[in-house]
Amino acid sequence: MSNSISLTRYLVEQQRTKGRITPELRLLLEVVARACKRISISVNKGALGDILGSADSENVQGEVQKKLDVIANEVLIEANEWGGHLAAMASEEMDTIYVVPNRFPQGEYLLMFDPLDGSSNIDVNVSIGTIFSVLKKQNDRTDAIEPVSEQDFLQPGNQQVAAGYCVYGPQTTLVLTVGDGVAMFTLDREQGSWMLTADQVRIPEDTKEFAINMSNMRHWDAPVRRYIDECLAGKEGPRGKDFNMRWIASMVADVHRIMTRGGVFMYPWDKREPDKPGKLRLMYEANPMGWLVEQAGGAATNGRQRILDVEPTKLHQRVSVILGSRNEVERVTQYHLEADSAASKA
Ligand SMILES: O=P(O)(O)OC[C@H]1O[C@](O)(COP(=O)(O)O)[C@@H](O)[C@@H]1O
Ligand SMILES: [Mg+2]
Ligand SMILES: [Mg+2]
Repeated sequence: MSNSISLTRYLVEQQRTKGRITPELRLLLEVVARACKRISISVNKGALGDILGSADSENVQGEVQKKLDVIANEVLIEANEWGGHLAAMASEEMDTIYVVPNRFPQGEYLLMFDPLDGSSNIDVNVSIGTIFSVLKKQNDRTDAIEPVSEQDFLQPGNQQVAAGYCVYGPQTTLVLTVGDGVAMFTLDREQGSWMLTADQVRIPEDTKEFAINMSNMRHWDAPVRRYIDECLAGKEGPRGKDFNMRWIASMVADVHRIMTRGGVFMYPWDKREPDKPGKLRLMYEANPMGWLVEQAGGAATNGRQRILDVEPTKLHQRVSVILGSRNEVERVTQYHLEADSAASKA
């Protein structure tokens, strides 16, 4: 793999040679990448910039916003509203959708993002990230002049036309799919460019590493407990091998590790908030990550169903997430299905 392929060249090839993306989508992705570069500059300033600590506000999910949550959201909105080719945007940090004002060029794409993932890690200098997903506004509505609405966003993840994340860690890495496998670009700060550093990324099918917040163990459902108990039993247990555990508390960083060396990541439903299907958000966390993982040969389910096939009903919908190395995800999913079938017979 050549070190001299920039993101621009990669996207031009996806457009012109492979015909995978439209020129508008190419430009949109360049704008998102530019916004990530700006966020990365803010992240790097740390205590030297006014970016640490709380913003003294709450988002629609009732979570306290950090200053960087708000800054990253503004950077993405500002860059993309004039970047064109968008009809509207939606974000973890905004109650409802942001329709691109008429004074800016209009387009047919819908952009969703978690501007800053892993907010609890900002102040402690641990890897954080940005996650994004792009959909196309469906044109089958009878009234073509009807303004874009939240309804337009409620498409399953299998309709995504691009998805990616940027991890702000020891290196700043942009990971992208347009449905042609997964490519990784590392930010070359001296050149100011994103350079292709891995293409056609593959997640190993098997793993000996799991990622879950173990402090929630007492709240889990039986199939998740069963899986983790078996991992913890190690060589002497039914799995016949020892497992390692990692939990960064930034989904972006945990998924990036899995993209790099395999593993399984879980944020399952738990009894703390029984009415919510999980902690993570479907539209701008689970769907983009689910597609990236699938494009790298892994799998992503909510324990019962492929994440990308979940029909959304709400913009900020939550979902239970199990993703990563294919064989492990299939095993956890199987444990859920077995438990459901035993319950239905009881
Ligand atoms: O603190 P917990 O419960 O372990 O949750 C960690 C999870 O929450 C998240 O931080 C949620 O993302 P936000 O920071 O965007 O709210 C995930 O990135 C991470 O996997
Ligand atoms: Mg997040
Ligand atoms: Mg966030």
